[in-house]
Amino acid sequence: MDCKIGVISGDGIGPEIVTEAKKVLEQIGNKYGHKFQYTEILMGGCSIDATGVPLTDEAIEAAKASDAVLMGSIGGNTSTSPWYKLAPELRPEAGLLKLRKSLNLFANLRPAYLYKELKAACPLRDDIIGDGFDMMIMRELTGGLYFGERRTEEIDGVMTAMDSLTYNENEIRRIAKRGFDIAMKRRKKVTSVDKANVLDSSRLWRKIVEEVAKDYPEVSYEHMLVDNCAMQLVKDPKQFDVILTENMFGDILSDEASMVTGSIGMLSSASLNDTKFGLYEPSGGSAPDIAGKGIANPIATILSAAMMLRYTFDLDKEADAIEQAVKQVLKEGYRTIDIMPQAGESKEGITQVKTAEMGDLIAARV
Ligand SMILES: NC(=O)c1ccc[n+]([C@@H]2O[C@H](COP(=O)([O-])OP(=O)(O)OC[C@H]3O[C@@H](n4cnc5c(N)ncnc54)[C@H](O)[C@@H]3O)[C@@H](O)[C@H]2O)c1
Ligand SMILES: CC(C)[C@H](C(=O)O)[C@@H](O)C(=O)O
Ligand SMILES: [Mg+2]
Repeated sequence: MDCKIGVISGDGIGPEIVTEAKKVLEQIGNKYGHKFQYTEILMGGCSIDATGVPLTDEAIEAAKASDAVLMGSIGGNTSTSPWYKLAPELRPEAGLLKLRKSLNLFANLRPAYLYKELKAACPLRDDIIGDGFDMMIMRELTGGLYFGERRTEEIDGVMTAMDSLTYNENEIRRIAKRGFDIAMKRRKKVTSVDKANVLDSSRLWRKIVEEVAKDYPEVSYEHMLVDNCAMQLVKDPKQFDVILTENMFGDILSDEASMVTGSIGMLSSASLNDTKFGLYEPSGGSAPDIAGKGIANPIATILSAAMMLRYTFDLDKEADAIEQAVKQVLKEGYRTIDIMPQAGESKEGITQVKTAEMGDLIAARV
């Protein structure tokens, strides 16, 4: 198969982790007879430096002309980077939000899965971990606070900032349907997360989710308030199958869920619309604190490439091969620094490796 892939390497660790995902894809191409053609697309801080804006119209067109986009991460240190002295619409993150919106990528899938080999990297107690857990965070990605009206102004001599959170019923219905569809292929449970005890948008969310649920009698569903969900993710993550939630809550809960899988460096993601197109990226950021050191974990990006093969190209066998290779490497005891056993856990049979080595090891096992 010929696969046209746009590649956004981005900033910080972005280029380091994307290199490893391409290494693995290269092996898949050789082994299974596929041709991956890459078009580099500038986005984020590197685009600001080169063009003055975080995402040009040409970059959007290049993404649209691709079958899928594989991305690393964008952004810098939000306290010290000069990019954050720019107006909000010129900052690196504005590029990512514009891309998500332009391509209508409303459904963000973030699978949080604890590999049994990584139990020692999970900060939770053994009795909480049990046989591990496997959840899918289904995050709405093109609405809510991220895309609402916003302004900062002086009112009666007082600086005042406003961000607004809006959802309409159609936006809620389409993500809810995706959530229930995914649940049908999994353990048939949806936890819809909102703040309906306070927010109007959450009350509408709850009403629409209940309407959608009627079409999925086999799926059991519950509503959970977001503050409780944040707590339950640490208390008993096994209870979750699909977590269905709005944009901002999903951003926060997915980082939390990633840590119980050992590290944010393990959490892959797919951002999808109504077509086969997808944007595939790790859920974590550009990690300015470790960028350039060659120690970032490339697994989330490699697993995002596997999601790309599965969802955009229907190459299930090849996606399985990548996932199995990741499992195998972990079984053999190889770890980047972020997934090393927690203090007090045994390091017997464990070898710490750098980013490129981890990519080589996985590529050699697909
Ligand atoms: N999709 C994206 O491109 C994306 C996502 C999140 C944050 N960001 C941006 O990244 C920048 C830094 O944000 P932040 O520091 O809050 O979050 P971050 O996710 O970049 O880093 C948080 C912590 O996790 C670690 N980490 C992240 N990815 C890792 C990996 N693959 N391997 C090992 N450790 C990893 C970092 O070293 C850091 O200690 C900001 O500009 C932010 O806007 C971008
Ligand atoms: C970089 C930022 C805009 C982004 C988000 O908040 O969606 C990131 O944190 C993510 O989780 O993909
Ligand atoms: Mg985030």
